[in-house]
Amino acid sequence: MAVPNTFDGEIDLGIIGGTGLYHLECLEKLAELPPMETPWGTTSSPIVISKVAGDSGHFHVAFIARHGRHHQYPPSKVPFRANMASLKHLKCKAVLSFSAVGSLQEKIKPRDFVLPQQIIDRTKGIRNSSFLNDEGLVGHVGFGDPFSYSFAQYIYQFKHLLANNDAPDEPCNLHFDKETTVVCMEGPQFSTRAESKMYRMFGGDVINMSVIPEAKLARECELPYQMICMSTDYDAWRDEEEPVTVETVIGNLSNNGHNANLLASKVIEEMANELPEFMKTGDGLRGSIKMSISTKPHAMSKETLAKLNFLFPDF
Ligand SMILES: CSC[C@H]1O[C@H](OP(=O)(O)O)[C@H](O)[C@@H]1O
Ligand SMILES: Nc1ncnc2[nH]cnc12
Repeated sequence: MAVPNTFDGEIDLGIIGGTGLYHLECLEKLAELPPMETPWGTTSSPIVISKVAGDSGHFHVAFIARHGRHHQYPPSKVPFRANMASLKHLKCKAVLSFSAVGSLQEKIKPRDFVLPQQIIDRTKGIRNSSFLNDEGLVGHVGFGDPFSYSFAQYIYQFKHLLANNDAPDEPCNLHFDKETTVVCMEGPQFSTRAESKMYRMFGGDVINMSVIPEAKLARECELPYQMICMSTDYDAWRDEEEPVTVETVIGNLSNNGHNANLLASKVIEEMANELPEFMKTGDGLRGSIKMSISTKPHAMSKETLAKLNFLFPDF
């Protein structure tokens, strides 16, 4: 059905879908905004505004496909800044992100989900990973706890929903504790066996190619951010097994997509019933940007101020 290409209502939650998750079936489309042009480039996909199907409709979600609708953007070339800037510009109160990951731990089985709380950055410095790294605009945000613990707890209350698995005697689990760590590598090639073993020694639990810079940019936008990692494989550390291939990943995407829909629809329904505290208050991040920017406002160019105003209209 054709929908408008503009939307006047308030938007509550931003969702970024990853590999295999280009839309959420549990959502009813209200509008489709064309890819948004921002001071940091154009978003990777149109932005679909939706509500939960069958819901009364006052809670709105903006959905972006990280790699584009046709998976055109490799992990190193995703327009991460445009994607996050657009969600902030639309006044989302939090960002929920989905990612297909490899497991670095036996107990995290393919098709299990994980709510990481820590990140080890193994990207190679070739991604634009900041809004505050220009001559004329210098800022340093805290990143010690890169995810929103409140948001993760909120999602974790629905862990029982992940009952569905291709192997019925093995239910899917949702793993969550304060130490759970996602390693982010550059890619696009998968890791060698030696690297995979090293990441385990580092304390990594899962691995992907996209949480950096997404999490950093969310923090610079003062947005509570949580990634739901959906395990597809055991990476390359198990000597007796074949290292990960894209076929293995693809083999688990549909089951993971099903569970992502179950979880997302419940989270959104609950948020629509009552907005969680961390979305009302900003999870302790609101106003932090003013303290983080070192450059004196009177020394900022008009262009710099316009960029900042795109993200923070009250700056
Ligand atoms: C096709 S496997 C590697 C690919 O999958 C993950 O994508 P996303 O995080 O967008 O779900 C991983 O980060 C890699 O980009
Ligand atoms: N093993 C792996 N390494 C990096 N990214 C992944 N995404 C899914 N599986 C992955």
